[in-house]
Amino acid sequence: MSGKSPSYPCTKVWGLRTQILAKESRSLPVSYGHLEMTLSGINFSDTALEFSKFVVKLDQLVMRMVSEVYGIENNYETLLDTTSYLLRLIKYRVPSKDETSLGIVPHTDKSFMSILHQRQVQGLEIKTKNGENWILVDPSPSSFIVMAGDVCMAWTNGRIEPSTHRVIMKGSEERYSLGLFSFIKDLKIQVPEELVDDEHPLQYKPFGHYEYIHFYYTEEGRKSKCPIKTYCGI
Ligand SMILES: O=C(O)CCC(=O)C(=O)O
Ligand SMILES: [Fe+2]
Repeated sequence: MSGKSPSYPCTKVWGLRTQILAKESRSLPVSYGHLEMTLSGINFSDTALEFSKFVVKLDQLVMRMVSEVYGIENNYETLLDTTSYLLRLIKYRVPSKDETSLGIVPHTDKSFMSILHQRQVQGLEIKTKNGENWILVDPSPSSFIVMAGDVCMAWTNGRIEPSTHRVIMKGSEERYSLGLFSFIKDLKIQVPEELVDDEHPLQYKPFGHYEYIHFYYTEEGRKSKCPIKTYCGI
């Protein structure tokens, strides 16, 4: 998958899908099925796959810690059986003088979880919880940004909120970033019963992740301030 997005004129995106094999993932920390693409004839897969494997381990480590804190490890293991990952490589070119410096509009991710990596060129900004300021992320070769997507918020009954973020291209250097996004396939995601009580009434109906993404691309989904709430909120 490769191409330019009309909404983000100065970006070019490549995607690489990797698949966790459900049965093996029980005995191995991470396992993969086949890769689905080559990049413009170049076999891009080895390095990208090695990178993905590493980041998938990080994703699962973080999610196991999070689910342990909430006492929902078994529920997470069930989701893991049907998790697939998308590695996205994004190139942001330097905008020309008559273009805006916006690289990606403010958004929350439609994934379950996202892990972002950028070595040295700034641009990613994260909105503060009060919604009044943007924090500029200082990139480093040894750090990763782990962010919840909309689907994680629904799964945790609103406990873990996705952060609104954007990319602004300043300066004269082009920027490459890598994002690994997790998606839950072929399973209705339900709030674990451990996360529902009198103080925390059920906020989301069971829903399918891919159906949610489909909804997001409808007119109603695009117009909604919080599409996940519009789609399956109670
Ligand atoms: O390039 C970045 O740092 C952020 C990318 C991003 O937010 C996305 O792909 O959803
Ligand atoms: Fe994002």
